[in-house]
Amino acid sequence: MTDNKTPILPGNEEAELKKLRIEIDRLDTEMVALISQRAECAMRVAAVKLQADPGSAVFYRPEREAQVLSQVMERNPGPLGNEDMARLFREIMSACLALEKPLEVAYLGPEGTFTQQAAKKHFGQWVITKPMPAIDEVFREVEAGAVQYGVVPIENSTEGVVNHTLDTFMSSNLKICGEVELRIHHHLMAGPNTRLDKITRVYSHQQSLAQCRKWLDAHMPLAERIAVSSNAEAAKRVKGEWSSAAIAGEMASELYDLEIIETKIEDSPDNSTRFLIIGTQNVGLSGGDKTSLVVSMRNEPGALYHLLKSFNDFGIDMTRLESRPSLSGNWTYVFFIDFVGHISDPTVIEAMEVLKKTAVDVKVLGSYPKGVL
Ligand SMILES: O=C(O)C(=O)C[C@]1(C(=O)O)C=C[C@@H](O)C=C1
Repeated sequence: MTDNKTPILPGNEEAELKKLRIEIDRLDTEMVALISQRAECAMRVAAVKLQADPGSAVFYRPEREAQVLSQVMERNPGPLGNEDMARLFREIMSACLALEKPLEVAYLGPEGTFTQQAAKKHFGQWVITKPMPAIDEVFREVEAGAVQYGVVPIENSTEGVVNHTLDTFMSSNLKICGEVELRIHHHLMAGPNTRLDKITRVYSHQQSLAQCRKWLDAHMPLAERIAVSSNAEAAKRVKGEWSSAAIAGEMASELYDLEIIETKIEDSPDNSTRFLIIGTQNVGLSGGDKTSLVVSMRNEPGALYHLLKSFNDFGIDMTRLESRPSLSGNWTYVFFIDFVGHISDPTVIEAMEVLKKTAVDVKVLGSYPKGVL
């Protein structure tokens, strides 16, 4: 082995590479054996779960996955970055879970959307993804038991909250089982041989067109901007139109065989979207959890003050407060609240008791691990 201070003479390069590759082969052999042992362990875990609950064993455990990924990041000595290392383990766990039981997940489609990308980021490449045409259909698919989980967008850093998702929670009994955040990078893509100066039309979702407005003004001021139902739909349309381009994510370019002409054309470099994982499961404590609630208050002075006070008095960190019309009419509102902690934490139990005395209704949407990746 050479340290990085020893210069390698040109003639020695071959010999040095050979030695290093022997070392890499040795390490790979060890890793293959270790990963196989890990997969066998996961199969034994599945047998234990099945024995305990033969009819309805739950194989996917979000709290355990969050712990595994957090530990990997804590123990990572480098030189690989924490997130890179965690992503490798994300895929190992995904393959292990597929051995236990293949997981099926519905998402807001069509194929190639950022929601599909979020599903793969959260569950890994082994998950089977099923596109649905609308947010409420993702909910329905999970409620009907056709898939175990669903993935829906909840908020974007520049566009704000996805009201449709919030509203659907009011009439659903599904639980939030997890969250995942995705950096949104928009790329300009077109069919092979399409030049930027020949493009007369740009298709994309209306939000993406808005998020790339400055770039489009500067580089393609004359191209017509056409809003369609999703970025993936935009990519699909462009396939047969030689003077058109689409703004979409990388997955869409791969799926529809388009070439990326310009990468990362979004105006705000921190543009990201948060997605929720919905299911029927109550998720256990991971140690780094969040809880989401919907609270209906009486329409009277001081209602919001009492709501906030119940959290403040117990030192609970509220991370989001959103008000929405209650859908029952009469100008009444409900509050969507996120806070740090798990519904089984003793302090949270006490705070909920106090809150229930002033609120008309408190509905727990779920406690779940904070997004690790
Ligand atoms: O610990 C478990 O319950 C497992 O099933 C093992 C394992 C893993 O590979 O680490 C796999 C799937 C679960 O979602 C969580 C963790």
